[in-house]
Amino acid sequence: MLFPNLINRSVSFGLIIVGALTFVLNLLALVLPVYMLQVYDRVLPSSSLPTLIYLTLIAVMILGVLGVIEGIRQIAVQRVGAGLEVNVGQRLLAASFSGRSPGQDAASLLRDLAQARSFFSSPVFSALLDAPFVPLFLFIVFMIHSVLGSLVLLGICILLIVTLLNQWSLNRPQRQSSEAAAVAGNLVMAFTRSGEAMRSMGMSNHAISIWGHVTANALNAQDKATRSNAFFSGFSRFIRLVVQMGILGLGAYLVLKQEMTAGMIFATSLVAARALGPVDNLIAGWKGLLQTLMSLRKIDNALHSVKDEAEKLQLPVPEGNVTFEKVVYAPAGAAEPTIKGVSLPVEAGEAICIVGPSGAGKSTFAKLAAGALKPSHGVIRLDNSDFQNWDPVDRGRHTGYLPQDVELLPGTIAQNIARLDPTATSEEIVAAAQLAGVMDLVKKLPNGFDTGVGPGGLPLSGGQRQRIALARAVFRLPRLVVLDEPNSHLDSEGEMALNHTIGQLKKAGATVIVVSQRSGVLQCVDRILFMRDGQIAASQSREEALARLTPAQRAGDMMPRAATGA
Ligand SMILES: Nc1ncnc2c1ncn2[C@@H]1O[C@H](COP(=O)(O)OP(=O)(O)OP(=O)(O)O)[C@@H](O)[C@H]1O
Repeated sequence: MLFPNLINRSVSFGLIIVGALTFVLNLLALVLPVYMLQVYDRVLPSSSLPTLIYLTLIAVMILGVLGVIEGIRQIAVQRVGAGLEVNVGQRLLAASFSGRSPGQDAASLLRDLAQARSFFSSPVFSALLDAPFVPLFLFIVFMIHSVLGSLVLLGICILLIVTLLNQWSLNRPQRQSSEAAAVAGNLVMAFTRSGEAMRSMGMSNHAISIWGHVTANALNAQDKATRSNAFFSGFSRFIRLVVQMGILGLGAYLVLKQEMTAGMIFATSLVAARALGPVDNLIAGWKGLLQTLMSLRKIDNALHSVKDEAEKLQLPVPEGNVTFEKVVYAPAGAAEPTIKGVSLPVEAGEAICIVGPSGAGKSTFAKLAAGALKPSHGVIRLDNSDFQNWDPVDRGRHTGYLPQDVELLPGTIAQNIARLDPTATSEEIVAAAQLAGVMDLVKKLPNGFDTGVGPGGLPLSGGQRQRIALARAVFRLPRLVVLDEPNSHLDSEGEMALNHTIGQLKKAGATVIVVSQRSGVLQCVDRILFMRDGQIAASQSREEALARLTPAQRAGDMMPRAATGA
């Protein structure tokens, strides 16, 4: 099936209704040619006024029904589009959060979805719906006269060749334009994030000119596509009009030869218009159609990944043993892996600290341990089950993760600590805040737990955000807690609170994996692993590592010597 991950049961049902209405509409559209035939070939020769009145009344009634059905079809199409946008939009967000649609950020996929939905109400979509009825109208023209049928068939063949040429000429500029537009979108996001740094260092003009250059490239390619589409669309309209005129001329000739009646000329002209119209409209909207198909393909691929995840079993609450087995991770498009065959058991209730130089792969290791990234090769197990066999929501309940760059979500402090779960109780939220040692911090905020944070909320300092995110990581006491540089923004009070939290987590039997360069955290872990170039280069007990620290290292950042034994 085309786009199997997009079309769910309710969309299929909606499309079937739309298809059925289109069928009825196309049949009712025959009323005009039949009316013409009757008026010219029956009413005029017989000069019967009552027949004309009856025929007109019946035709008007049928046209009224046609108008109503057309309206119902439009509403049905809108509903299918809206249903698709909401349903697929939610699944797209799920795909994006699952991290299984690399290179596709949710915002750009949602933009694609909105564009695809607007396509549903375009004339091109109506033309697509009408296209299957083209053979029916062609058959009717053939039934009226084979010469006229052949003319219409020739017209359709020429239009189809024009369609293929149009597609061929659009492919390249369309692809270039969408690639350049994606680059421009990413630039805007990156520049917006770095707005303060750019302002302070006077980089704005350069950034604006880079964006302008990329956007101009996108628009140039778009312009090329539009010009080519306009040319072929004009040519197809010309062919259509020539065929319609040809029908009138050829029809007149056939009437003179007494092979047809005058009514048949007009009836044929109307039926031929229904046969040629959809093809013509499709060519005019071909660019939009291709764009929509590209968007739908992207969305369908992104949804494919969530489908896999939806069928996972719920597993019992884990003890918290984490095992890396020959884990390799290569970011999409990277020349070499950032994690190169790491094998490591971490027992339930154990706390380990990962240290190593910048770029060694520590954060990547932490993301893999937290289930935020999926290994390219090898297996990571929680107890005995491969991470991939866990239902992601279920595994998330047993996992706490504090990322290196903390962003709080739009909402209150309480909502952030409770991981946006509306069923979280105040007791659970307060317990997490106490465990993370942030009660005092929260009390000092203008509205305590109800203070709005995240984009548009109260701007918190880096250290405050990090501590609130620690409370979120330990919410409901997960079995596995992964902390990536949790003390990078903390003062000594914050560091003491962090060490207390790690101690409490260990006491509760949780497994703790900490990435840190600061020696303060060593006091409360069992093992220190030194990571270099994507591999575990050395492992030491806490006592060994502490014994090797110089007084200066004890006071601040650890040097590699502490852990490597160099
Ligand atoms: N998405 C990505 N695409 C390509 N390379 C990546 C990606 N993410 C990370 N890397 C590369 O992987 C390597 C390890 O990065 P990682 O962030 O894990 O290092 P780190 O040890 O945590 O460094 P730091 O201490 O500076 O945070 C780096 O060389 C980085 O450039």
